[in-house]
Amino acid sequence: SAPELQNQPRSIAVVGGGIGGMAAAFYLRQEFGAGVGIDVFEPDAVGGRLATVKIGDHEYETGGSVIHPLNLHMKHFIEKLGIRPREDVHSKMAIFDGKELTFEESDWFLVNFLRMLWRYGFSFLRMQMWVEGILDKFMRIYQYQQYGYSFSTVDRLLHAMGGDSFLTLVNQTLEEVMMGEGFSQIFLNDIVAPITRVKYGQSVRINAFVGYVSLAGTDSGLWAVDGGNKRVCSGLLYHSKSELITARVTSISLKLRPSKTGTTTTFYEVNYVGESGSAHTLYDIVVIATPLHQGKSDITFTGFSPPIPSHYPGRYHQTVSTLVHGLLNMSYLGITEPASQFTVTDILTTDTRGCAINSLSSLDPVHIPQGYQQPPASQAKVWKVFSQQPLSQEQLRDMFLSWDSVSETRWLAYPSYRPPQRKTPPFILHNRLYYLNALECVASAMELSAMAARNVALLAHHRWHQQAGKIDQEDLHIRLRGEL
Ligand SMILES: Cc1cc2nc3c(=O)[nH]c(=O)nc-3n(C[C@H](O)[C@H](O)[C@H](O)COP(=O)(O)OP(=O)(O)OC[C@H]3O[C@@H](n4cnc5c(N)ncnc54)[C@H](O)[C@@H]3O)c2cc1C
Ligand SMILES: CC(C)=CCC/C(C)=C/CC/C(C)=C/CSC[C@H](N)C(=O)O
Repeated sequence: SAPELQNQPRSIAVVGGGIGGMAAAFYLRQEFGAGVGIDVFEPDAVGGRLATVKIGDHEYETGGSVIHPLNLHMKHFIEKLGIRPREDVHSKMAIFDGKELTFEESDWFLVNFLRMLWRYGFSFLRMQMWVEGILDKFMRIYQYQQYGYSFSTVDRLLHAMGGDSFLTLVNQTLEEVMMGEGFSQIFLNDIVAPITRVKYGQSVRINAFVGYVSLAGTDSGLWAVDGGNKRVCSGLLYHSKSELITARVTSISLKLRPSKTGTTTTFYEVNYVGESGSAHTLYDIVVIATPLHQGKSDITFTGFSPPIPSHYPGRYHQTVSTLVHGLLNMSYLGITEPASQFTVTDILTTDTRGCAINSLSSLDPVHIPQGYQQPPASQAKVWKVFSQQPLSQEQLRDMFLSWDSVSETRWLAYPSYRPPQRKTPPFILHNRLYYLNALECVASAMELSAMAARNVALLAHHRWHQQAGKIDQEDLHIRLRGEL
């Protein structure tokens, strides 16, 4: 029989074992039940861009590190998996212009408030209110997904959350939108640019939607997973009872097979290469959970009409994450006070020519041991430097008086966000072939991968069972008002 007429699909492939792929496995299991076989293909470490490195006796995050308190999917995962959030550690921010610190947060709320008021008027408060307003609309997606609604395109999903205003955010720069809201160029240069630089390694000319995500990423209450964020990925793999296939998918072909009833059935043949050579398997449904972009993955699609490209337009931005266990050179930051009194943990940078780094942060381990105390800057400790290019020995010598270990990870980290957004890639590549990372074209964050995973699992379910009423419904926020 045609697969659509069967009660359930027999087998599903998920390509990619990052948070998106593992969340997809979790939600696909939730939608399709225990009977379906789910295989997850991942050639490298489970976790993808969530990864840790070991320095001394401890592990440290080198990729995705912080989670927003209102990222409800990530919160739900750790509750379901019985994992705790990492213990909270003190953080304090400063801004560096390549020569000196132009702003240093105080331990006193009132002092920070008055300093900001003095320099920028009420811009700071207005920015927080602007971010909150967007967050209110962003949160609508949780209600839609709880009621089982899904969206066939990124534009429809964004529109359902925030109407035309969300589509405008994607197609204009953060600079344009904030200037339009009355924020000054000085405020953008001094405060907003350091935030977009630490979050996405890019300027205020990123799209305003990912700009908003950057600003939300400075809210209070950010958290991380005890033992490392990648634990969520291995936990979801286990919880979803999926099979991990340690292999790289090379191509996906459309196959037609005659069925007993005389009709033909379509399958997806997933071709892959693992340690024991190459092989292929047929699946009813396939979810691609890796960016289809140059340098990220190289999957060929054959037999599809219209053809599916291996790579969508647009490039990924390089962010190099360098973890140094060493002694900070205070004079690099233009600081004359004794290192023992320097308690800043996160140094953001302005968009100044000659400033080679995006940020410099004192890093705490993924698990905070009992009695742990952040070492002062006068002691050797772990620092994380984000830069677009790898750091030279000379740059390291400028920043550190001495070091005993350096660990460098070169990430093709997130898209280069340059609005206006070209047509966003589709969630639906073919009948039962889905593309989760389509959403990353507007913003990249763990929660967005999880959200896309749930959307794709719901889409796959509704399309299999021909439940069109749960796809692309308009005005959901009005129709569901008062439902929760
Ligand atoms: C330095 C850095 C800092 C960040 N900080 C934060 C943060 O603080 N908070 C936040 O929310 N987000 C952060 N992010 C973004 C966040 O990490 C990503 O949005 C998220 O992890 C993406 O998950 P994913 O599963 O969609 O993709 P990935 O994690 O990239 O997973 C895709 C997986 O697919 C695999 N793959 C590729 N090709 C194939 C193939 N052909 N066959 C099979 N498998 C394949 C890859 O090996 C990879 O494991 C950061 C990212 C970086 C790089
Ligand atoms: C999706 C929503 C509403 C919020 C996500 C907010 C968030 C946590 C954004 C961070 C995204 C990101 C790519 C951060 C990279 S740098 C993180 C850095 N290590 C830091 O600690 O600031």
